Amino acid sequence: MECASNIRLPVINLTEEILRSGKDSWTEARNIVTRAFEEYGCFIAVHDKYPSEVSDSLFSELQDLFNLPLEIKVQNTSQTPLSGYARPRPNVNLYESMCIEDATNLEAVEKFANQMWPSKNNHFCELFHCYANQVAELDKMVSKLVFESYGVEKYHESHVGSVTYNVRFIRYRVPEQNEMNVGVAPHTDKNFITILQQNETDGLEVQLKNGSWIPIDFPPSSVVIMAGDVFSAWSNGRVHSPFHRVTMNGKERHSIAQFAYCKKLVETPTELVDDEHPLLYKPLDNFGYLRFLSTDDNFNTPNPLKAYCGV
Ligand SMILES: O=C(O)CCC(=O)C(=O)O
Ligand SMILES: [Fe+2]
Repeated sequence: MECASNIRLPVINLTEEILRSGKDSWTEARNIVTRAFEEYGCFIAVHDKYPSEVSDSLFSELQDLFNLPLEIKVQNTSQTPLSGYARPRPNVNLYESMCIEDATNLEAVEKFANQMWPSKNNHFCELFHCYANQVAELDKMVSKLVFESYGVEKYHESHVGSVTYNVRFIRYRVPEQNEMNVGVAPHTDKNFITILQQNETDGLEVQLKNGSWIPIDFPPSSVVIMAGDVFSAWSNGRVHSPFHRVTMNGKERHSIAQFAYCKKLVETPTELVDDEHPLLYKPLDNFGYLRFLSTDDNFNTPNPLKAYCGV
């Protein structure tokens, strides 16, 4: 379907300065963030978790990372589905990615970096460990805003304790003349919240509830914050987990996606269930859901979340 050009995603200011400027500004952020998740499943966030020069350094490191020989990159392996090195393959031949699991943990970042650069790369370790932790802070703040907005903040601490962050680095090469411009095909994310950062190249698009697609144009100084299927299930279907895709427009694109996954069983708070909102999903195991999706049949089923844990 064509892009609906006149609608743009909300841009929300989540800087400390705004959020700390008074109770009203926090309450307002709570409302607009929750409304954006319900209507679009995502929004663009302006933040001050790291200065914009950090983005330049991140993407310059990624250039070096992706330029490493294939035999080095394939050493990024994992037992977890959707983790580890993903090489270009039929239908996703512009896409290449690598992943650090548990990236807020310095040892995990060092393990990854030591595989890529056996002669050590301290700058990479410091930069990405710090980045992952700053983005984690943003993620926790955003989930807190939503938990409070739904009046279920008493579950937030336990949620935060359950989250683990995977950081995925992605490179999309420019399509050749005879190739399709699909960077990533339409999909929903299979986690709680995803926070995305890109170099100066747009290409991400999101599907609105009416079926039309809109581009998400955002500078490296802001991020896209997106709900995944697990967040939607937790909220008893209030939060929308949007289909999104990447369409290439002639320039190499790099992005960094930080996925918040839940280690503990995710249960819909009883406060979010009533006669008007009957329970939609049984308690769900996020990594169990990933394993469920690792067969083609389950992955391609029209509503995998419902198939996995629908009531
Ligand atoms: O590269 C992007 O902007 C989006 C990547 C994405 O949707 C994903 O990795 O799930
Ligand atoms: Fe995605």
